[in-house]
Amino acid sequence: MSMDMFASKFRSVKMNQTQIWVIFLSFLLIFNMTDSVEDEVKKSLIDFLAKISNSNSQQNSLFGWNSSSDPCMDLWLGVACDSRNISISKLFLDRSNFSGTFDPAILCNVQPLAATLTIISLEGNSISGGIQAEIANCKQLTRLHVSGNQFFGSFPTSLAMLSNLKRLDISNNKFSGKLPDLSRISGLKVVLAQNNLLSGEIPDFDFSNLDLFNVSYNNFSGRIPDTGGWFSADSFISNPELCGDPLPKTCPPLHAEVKSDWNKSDGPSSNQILLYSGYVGLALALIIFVIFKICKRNSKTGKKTDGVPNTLAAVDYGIDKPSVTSSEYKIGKSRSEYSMNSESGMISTSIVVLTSPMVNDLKFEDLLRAPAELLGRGKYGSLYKVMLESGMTMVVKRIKDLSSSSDDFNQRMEALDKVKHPHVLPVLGFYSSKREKLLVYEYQHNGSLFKLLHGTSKAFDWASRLGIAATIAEALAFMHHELRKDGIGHGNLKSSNILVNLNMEPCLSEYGVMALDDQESLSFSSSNVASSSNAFKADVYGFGVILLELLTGKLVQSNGIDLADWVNSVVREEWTGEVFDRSLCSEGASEERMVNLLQVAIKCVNRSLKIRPSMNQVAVMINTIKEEDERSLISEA
Ligand SMILES: Nc1ncnc2c1ncn2[C@@H]1O[C@H](COP(=O)(O)OP(=O)(O)OP(=O)(O)O)[C@@H](O)[C@H]1O
Repeated sequence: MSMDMFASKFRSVKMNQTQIWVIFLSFLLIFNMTDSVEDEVKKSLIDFLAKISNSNSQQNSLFGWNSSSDPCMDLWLGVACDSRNISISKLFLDRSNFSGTFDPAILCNVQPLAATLTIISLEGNSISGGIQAEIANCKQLTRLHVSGNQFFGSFPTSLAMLSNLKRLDISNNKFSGKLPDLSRISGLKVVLAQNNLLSGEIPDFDFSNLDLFNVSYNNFSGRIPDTGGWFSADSFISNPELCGDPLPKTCPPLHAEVKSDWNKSDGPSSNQILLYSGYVGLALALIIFVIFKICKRNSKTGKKTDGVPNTLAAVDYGIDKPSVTSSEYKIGKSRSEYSMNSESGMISTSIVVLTSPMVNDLKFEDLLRAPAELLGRGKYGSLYKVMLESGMTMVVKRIKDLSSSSDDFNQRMEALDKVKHPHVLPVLGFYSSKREKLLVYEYQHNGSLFKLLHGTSKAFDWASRLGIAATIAEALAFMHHELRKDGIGHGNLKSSNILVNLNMEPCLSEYGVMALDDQESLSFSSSNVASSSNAFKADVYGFGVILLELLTGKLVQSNGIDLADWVNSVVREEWTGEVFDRSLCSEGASEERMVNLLQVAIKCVNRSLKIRPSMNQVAVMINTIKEEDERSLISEA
């Protein structure tokens, strides 16, 4: 405010000169203070961006954060303000290729910012370093999301002072040390810490208060606190030293643990010696039994494995650990090359039924002789890319330990062979024995939907996502209709089973390979009775999770239950806009149609089978959204 403006405002008021000057100076002081507070906030945000971007000026300029503009009024990218556009409340800097470090002190030591900041989200970057104790000064934080970065080091115990925290997602980093005891934060709803190097005991959370909890793939040890049955083994697996319910590994009896603590200084008592020698005896007996079993098994497989050559049987045992979430995400780095040569020559061509004219002259021996590369090892088996002498590239899916009989499997393959759809990858041939099944597919060069969403930094725009959703919904609806009387659903629907062909069109792979009773799908259906309609409703659930992946850009764990629960809880809290992938929002995708698609997805992932729509209804709903989207594009043009 200039002196002239100020003077004119008070012209009509009768005041002496000194009074006017006193008031003017006070105003000036207040304005200056406000300005300096704003400047301080702006400066800290700009410094923060520079730090996480490693002072990458090109990257920084994209975000439009500069001292001459206003973070709220000038819409700094990634900054959300309160409803009056006065204070900064949220920072969303997900998936933006940041590779610097995170220094919470820059934000949280600036009081006016710390007092209003409720969300810091930095997911899916390559930010490294640790998280310092100053994070605790951001007392209003309700969400801290740093998953999918390169963070390391231990967590400050001061994290437990964030009493407003609702969601903590530190998954997929390299954090080590103990997880601070957050059990006294009463509003905490989500703790995701999987895929880190965390160790020590799991704090005693009140699990009934938590919506999501996952500490799998860490180095936690000791007994799992009582979860009250709220969380399954998936939340705890792959912590070698962890024991107790819900993991299958039982803990040593409690009294033994207590006794050993009591007697630590006195050395073992005679009772303990007796107890330990019992354990040792038991362990020895177990080891001898296991060695005996392995020898027996090897002597059998050494000659012939149900018609499958040694090499194929042998190589597979050497492949690294399977993934509970998506094998694609974890296995990508550990590909190995090997040959599937048949040494025994025992395989007869008659055991493989090759139905497609594409592979008319192909013998099973050709497949086995060809060099092969492991593409992945999923929940149900391994997948190999096979380069044939003819120049053709095939994919062989090897499924082990199927509970369905060969006859059932053959019948299923026959039924599937009769139904063709341009967006469903056909099985070109198969081999089936009691112990395992092999399926042959054409190799698809452009990867999977999973890769498009999570594996590349390339933009994957709204129109393409909506197009894929509509195409796959139609293909599934067609398959469900055609295979209704056979009751064959897809059975393992997920983004890694949607492949992209040479024309960049999506196609469903592995349709009908898993019978319903082989799936975990039933665990998220409301009934445990396998029926044909359950098979289709399980597919609708799987498709709903894919829609959520398309809309949020987030990774799926535990059959998608986590993603569905998360989306539902955000929508319940009326933060619907916040579920969407940030790249869709910045691209300017229509929020109305994203919300419409979200509503379809939420219907599909309903826990009750009865409420879930049919695939036909889903396809109609998505087509309507797609048509609206296309109409609006035309009218804008
Ligand atoms: N025909 C194909 N052509 C090219 N890539 C494929 C083909 N089929 C599958 N893939 C890709 O190979 C990888 C491994 O596939 P695989 O089926 O073993 O894994 P998965 O789908 O995660 O597990 P599962 O189907 O056993 O639950 C995935 O990235 C998948 O997208």
